[in-house]
Amino acid sequence: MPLEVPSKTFTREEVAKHNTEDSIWFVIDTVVYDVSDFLDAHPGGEAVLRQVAGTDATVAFYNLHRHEVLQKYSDLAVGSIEGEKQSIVTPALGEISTVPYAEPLWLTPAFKSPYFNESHRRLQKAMRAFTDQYITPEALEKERSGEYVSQELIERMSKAGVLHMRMGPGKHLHGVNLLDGAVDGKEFDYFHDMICAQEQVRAACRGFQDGNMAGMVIGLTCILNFCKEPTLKKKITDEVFSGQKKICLAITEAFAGSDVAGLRTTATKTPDGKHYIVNGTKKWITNGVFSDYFVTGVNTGKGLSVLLIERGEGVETKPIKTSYSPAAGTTFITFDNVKVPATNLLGEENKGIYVILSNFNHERWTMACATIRYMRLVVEESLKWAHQRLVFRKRLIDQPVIRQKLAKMIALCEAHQSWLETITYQMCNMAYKEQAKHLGGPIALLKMSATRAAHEIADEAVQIWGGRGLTQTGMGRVIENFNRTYKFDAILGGAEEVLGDLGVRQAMKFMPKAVL
Ligand code: HEM
Repeated sequence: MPLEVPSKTFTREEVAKHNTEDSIWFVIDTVVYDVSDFLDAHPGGEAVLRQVAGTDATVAFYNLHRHEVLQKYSDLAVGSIEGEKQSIVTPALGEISTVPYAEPLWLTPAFKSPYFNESHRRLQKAMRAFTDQYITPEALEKERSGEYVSQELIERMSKAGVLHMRMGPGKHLHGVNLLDGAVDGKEFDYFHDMICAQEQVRAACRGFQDGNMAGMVIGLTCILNFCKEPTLKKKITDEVFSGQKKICLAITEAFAGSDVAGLRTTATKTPDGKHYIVNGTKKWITNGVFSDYFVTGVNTGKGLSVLLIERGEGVETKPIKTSYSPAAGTTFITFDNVKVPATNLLGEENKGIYVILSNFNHERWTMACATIRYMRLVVEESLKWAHQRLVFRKRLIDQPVIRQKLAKMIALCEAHQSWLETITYQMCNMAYKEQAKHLGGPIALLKMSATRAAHEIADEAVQIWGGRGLTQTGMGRVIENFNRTYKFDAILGGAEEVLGDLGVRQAMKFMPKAVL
């Protein structure tokens, strides 16, 4: 889609006359800009604009700015050059990118896939349009300001069924209108789930991505699968799906990260057996600061248990500053003599490890979906930049060393997406018990390998982008954000080392006894 500009036309000779003290015009991709009143406001200063007054500044502009800048400042355009047409396209909201490798192969024209049907394609389209229109603008704003997700966006996601879809396939989707009927809740499978996760990542704001109800994605599952009180279950799911209340998963402690068996938060039954008294702390809890409910891992003497704790007397939360945006709502929680009804126990007492473990596969798989999609965004940005950026009188892409870096980045990205799709297909075709037995290891290895690949991609991308890859605003924003935050996926939901070990230990269980 071309940029929308006033219908007036000018000749290049007319533009050339506007290189005076008071009148500065230039041309970018056949569009004429009058920046006379913008000189003071230009973040790159006045002098550089004066230097190109009256000329065609297309190359100079794209060497330094993202195309979106022109959309944002479209009121500076006064018309276009007579008889000429814009050649740079502005992708419309929800459109597929035409940059090679910018989309997974299944979305790339000419490529075929055995996994995706029409409902997947409809959902992808609807989810991209929703993300571009509603999620990305807020993500960009909140990532910068560090504020939490707005109630308005939460309610919009609730009405569109986006909150429901993020919990994965299940009965909670039956009868819910999902993005204006893009998919029937009964048809919704793990490929639909993957599409939702991957499309939302395109906002490229890692802190906000977690701040945008990630606590619900990992916390509400425990309520859906393990809450034994039907009224309580209905109350919580209704409140959370409607966006009135927020929930998070509170497992990790300063004392124990991936080693969940070492948790020190205690829950002691009152003599009448009607309540638990909870004491302890939780650290790095995503969304905790603004949550109303905490699905909490506690030590009940003979083992781990999981309790639903409501915010109230004795529960305190405070934000933790990390290297990604405060928008994530990363939290330190203290529980001091918190009285919790015994009916809030999720699963069996002292067998909470099953509740926690059963959650992990979906959480880790979702994280792999996200990391792999973010890697692709970095590939897209880097391919665009390498074609745009001129150094030593050549485009970056004309340097073999840059092409080598891109080759490595593309290969890592494609390999991980293919592996992800293979595992997703197994998830669609295995019963829950089979998944637990056969997929825990492969999902752990996939997440471990994806974040190792992210490490390589972040490293190569920053080298391609130079200083811009280290700058939070402007051209390299996505690269800077990725390089600063990919480690979150390498640690959260199980550190790479723990997951690698788990993957191999699972394989050991299936090793034939005979010496081979
Ligand atoms: C309609 C025309 C233009 C607009 C609306 C505009 C706007 C901006 C904005 C918003 C930035 C901040 C960085 C970013 O967000 O990308 C910027 C930076 C800059 N601009 Fe422009 N600009 C225009 C034309 C130009 C031209 C023609 C030149 C040079 C010939 C130029 C040179 C610069 C420089 C040197 C910077 C600083 C870049 C950096 O920090 O890496 N600008 N401009």
